[in-house]
Order: sequence, then C-alpha cells, then structure tokens
Amino acid sequence: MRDARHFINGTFTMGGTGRSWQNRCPVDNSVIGTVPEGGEAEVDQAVRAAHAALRGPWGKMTITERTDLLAGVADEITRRFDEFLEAECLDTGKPKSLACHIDIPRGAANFRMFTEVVKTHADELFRMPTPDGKGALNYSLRRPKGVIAVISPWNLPLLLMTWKVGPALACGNTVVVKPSEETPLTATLLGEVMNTVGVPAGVYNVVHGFGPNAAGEFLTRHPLVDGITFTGETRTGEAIMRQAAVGLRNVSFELGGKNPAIVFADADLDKAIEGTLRSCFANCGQVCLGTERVYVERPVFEAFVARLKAGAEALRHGRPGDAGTSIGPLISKEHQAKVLSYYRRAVEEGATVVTGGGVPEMPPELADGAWVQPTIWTGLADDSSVVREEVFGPCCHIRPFDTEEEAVRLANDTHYGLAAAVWTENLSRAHRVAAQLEVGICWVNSWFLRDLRTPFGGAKTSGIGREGGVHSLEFYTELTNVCVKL
Ligand SMILES: NC(=O)c1ccc[n+]([C@@H]2O[C@H](COP(=O)([O-])OP(=O)(O)OC[C@H]3O[C@@H](n4cnc5c(N)ncnc54)[C@H](O)[C@@H]3O)[C@@H](O)[C@H]2O)c1
Ligand SMILES: O=C/C=C/C=C(\O)C(=O)O
Repeated sequence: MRDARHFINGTFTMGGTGRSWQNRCPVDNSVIGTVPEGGEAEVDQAVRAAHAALRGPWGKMTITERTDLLAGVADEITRRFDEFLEAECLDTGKPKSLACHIDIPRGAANFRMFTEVVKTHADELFRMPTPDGKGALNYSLRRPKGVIAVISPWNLPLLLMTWKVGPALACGNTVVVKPSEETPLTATLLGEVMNTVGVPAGVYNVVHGFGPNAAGEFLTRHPLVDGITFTGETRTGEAIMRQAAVGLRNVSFELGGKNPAIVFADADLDKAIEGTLRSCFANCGQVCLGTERVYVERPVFEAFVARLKAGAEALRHGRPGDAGTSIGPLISKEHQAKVLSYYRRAVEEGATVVTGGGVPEMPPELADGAWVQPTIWTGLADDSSVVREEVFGPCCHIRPFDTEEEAVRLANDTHYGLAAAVWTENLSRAHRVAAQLEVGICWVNSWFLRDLRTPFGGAKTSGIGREGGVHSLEFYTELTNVCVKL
C-alpha cells in the first residue's frame, strides 16, 4: 500500500477533515492506497505557511543559494529516479518505457533549466534624455510574485507540476500545489525530496483534494494567493478565472486542444507515420499536444491510412513494467466511459472505423483496467462532434485534402489553438503553413520535441499566456521599473 499525505510547512499530515479516498491503479482497478481529502483548513494552513516562508530564510537567500538548492532538487529526483518512476506508473498505468524517457527526466530538468534561466537572463535598461542634458537611466527589477497556486492534471503529473513549480521557486516564490485527485503520489514524494535537500519549510506545499467546491477551488479563492497557474480542461480554466477575479489574481493557463496534423504528399512518409503514431497514441492519447485530427493530401491518403492502421494495430497493451508494453490504460474507468462514448458517437455520426473502436481483450487479472483500443476513423463530417471536441484518448480522424489553403483552413477550423504538426519536405511550404496556423506550438517533421527555453502555451481557448524560458519569468515575477535621474 502506498498512502499519500498532504505536505504542509515541511510536514506530512493527514489533515483534519477525516475524509479520504482510495487511489486506484487503472491497470487493474486495484487499490494503491489512501489519499486524505483536504478542505478549507488544510488549504488555509498551506497558504499561510507559503506566505510566511516568503519572509523566512527562503526570502533572504541570494540567487546563488536558491538556485543551488533547486539544482539539488533536480539531483535528488535523479537519485530517486526508480521511486518516482514506480509511483508515476502506479498512479497512471503508463508504460515505464515512456515515463523513464519523458515524465521523470523532465521532472528533474524542469528544476535544473530554470536555475539557468534566472541566473542568465538580462534585465532591460533604457537611457532617457532629460531637459538638463544629464539624462536618466531606467532599469527593471524582478521580484517574486508571492504565493503561487499550482493546479495540475493527471496525464503527465510530475512533468506538468514541476514545469510550474521549477520556475516559480527559481524566481523566489513559494507554492501550494493541488495535484489531480487521480495522481497524488509523485507530488507527495517531491515533499520528501524538498526536506532531504533542505528547502525551507513552507516553500513547497501539497494539499490533496478535488476541484469544484473543494481544495482546488478553496486554493484559487484564498486571498493570500498571488497568482494561479493551471493546466487542465478549458472549462475548468473558465471556472478558475472566475475564482481568480476576486482579488484580481493573475492566471497562467495551459488548456485543452483538438490538435491537427497536416501531411503533405511530399512528406517523408516513414517519418510522418512514426511521428503521427506517437502524437495520436503516446500516453494512450492523453497528451494535451496530441493529434486528434489528421489531414492528408489526397495522393497519399490511402497509403497513410493503411500504414497508420498497421502501426496502431501493432501497439501492445500491458502492465507498465512488461517488456512488450507500448500502450497503457486510460487514467480511470470514468475516463474510459467518456472515451468509449465518443467511440460510439463516431459510429452514430457516420464514421468508417478503420481500426479499434472498443475495448481490447485483456487477461482476467487486467480485465477491470481502463483499457481502450487505439482507434482510427475516416469519413466524418467536419462539423461532427468527434471532429470538434477533445476526446483525450488514443484516437484520430483522418480526412483527405487537395490544396494547401484547404489544409490550413481545416486545421484552423476549431476554437482550440494549442499545437499542430506539419509533415512536408518542402522547406518554403513548411514555413508558409506554420505562419498561418493559429496555434501556440507548430512542429515541422516532429512532435513533442521540447526546448524548455521556448514559449509554450495555447492560442484561442487553449490557454492564456506562455511559460518556458524567460516567458516563465513574465508570470512568476513582478517587475519594478527603477528610474534614476543622473
Ligand atoms: N495545454 C496543456 O499544456 C495541457 C497539458 C495537459 C493537459 N491539458 C488538458 O487537461 C485536461 C485533462 O486533465 P484533467 O482532466 O485533470 O483536467 P481538469 O480540468 O479536470 O482538472 C485539472 C485540475 O483542476 C482541478 N480542478 C477542477 N475544477 C476546479 C475548480 N473549480 N477550481 C480549482 N481547481 C479545479 C482538478 O482537481 C485537477 O487538479 C485535458 O483537457 C487536456 O487537454 C492541457
Ligand atoms: O499534456 C500536455 C503536455 C504538456 C507538455 C508540457 O507542458 C511541456 O512539455 O512542458
């Protein structure tokens, strides 16, 4: 059994609500352990601890002392790599082969990289003429924003949580994290790391619980919270924005997507198939950046569909640690029901099911897991709900196109605007199309290739703001302009 605990002011605690829930592993629906449900009192304790820590040793550290500590956090995550891997795979059921390349290394990298950003970024300076001819100098100072509320989802729990905690702490803030109720373990484990490394009490806090009218909402409404960074569904973002309006707290949102891939006839088809198999099916399709709409230029449409089908059918469901496993379950039985409802709706809306569409046959000991088949459709109308709504499962719809203009129009025909992938060997076309796509991230001949210095976020209803590199500093710091008359 692996029970989770809140981590408040450097101490692990069950809190005082007396309420808890059972954390289940989606591989077989077995109980992993108990998670305490935080309420208003736990959130208040955590936020007050974080607020006090701003004025304690943490707030007095030099930038070198602070970044040395955070580099130590990265080292300690790496030293305890196997424990983080085990915990993440228990919570999510994802293949270890995936988590050991993506989730856990990025957990460490998110701390290491932002120590570099805060040490190396340049401040703005403007020289200003004055009537007396002596002039004035303006320069900007960056101060921590204060207490940051971090609300994170379940699909890449450690990666997405540390993507916010890393820069927030590097900038000198303190944090209260409300991890997804589905994935409490790695956030808890990170509390042990903070204590081992010597990060002062109150700098990193975790309160477990649910969203609406529960720990998540209490946290975003707390008057001592100075900024809210959230990754999750667009509708949750709208709710959090309303909560943040009271007291005018700033928000940074990374939200949903219905991401297109465009495959031109001149693409290297081997690369396009390999990349699209990953973008549609990696993490069982539960990646915000993942592809759910594929547009393929007509001359290669049939070949592309046939090859993607073969690739999807070659994926092997299994336990996270089994050697042949290439796809895990969805996060929960509840999410399985949602994804399967889209599988049914696709058929009702007239789709041709190229492959999948249901639940795979699993051995009896795994039969109660949240498994679904990788699924490919063709033939849906552009306005069908399966083409317009985010499913967040291992599925895509493939549609042919005839011209570059048509492909761009179809790709942009959505209220979302997170990511796109363009597959072409024509350099001019790649640049031309990328410039027209209404997205925060456009990959050309690749997918999920991440340089952590680059701006990351979504256009339209896929987000507000950008994080990454110096863009994270924009959110996690307040600027003071100092004007000095010479
Ligand atoms: N753009 C990105 O970078 C990105 C990355 C990963 C996931 N996502 C999106 O996340 C979604 C899947 O994750 P999810 O199901 O965990 O999202 P979710 O919105 O249901 O939950 C995310 C978090 O918000 C909390 N929450 C819910 N209601 C709240 C409220 N009213 N106040 C405060 N907190 C609240 C939840 O408890 C959870 O911790 C998908 O839509 C996916 O596209 C986006
Ligand atoms: O599921 C969404 C994936 C988001 C990835 C990142 O936020 C990242 O790579 O920083």
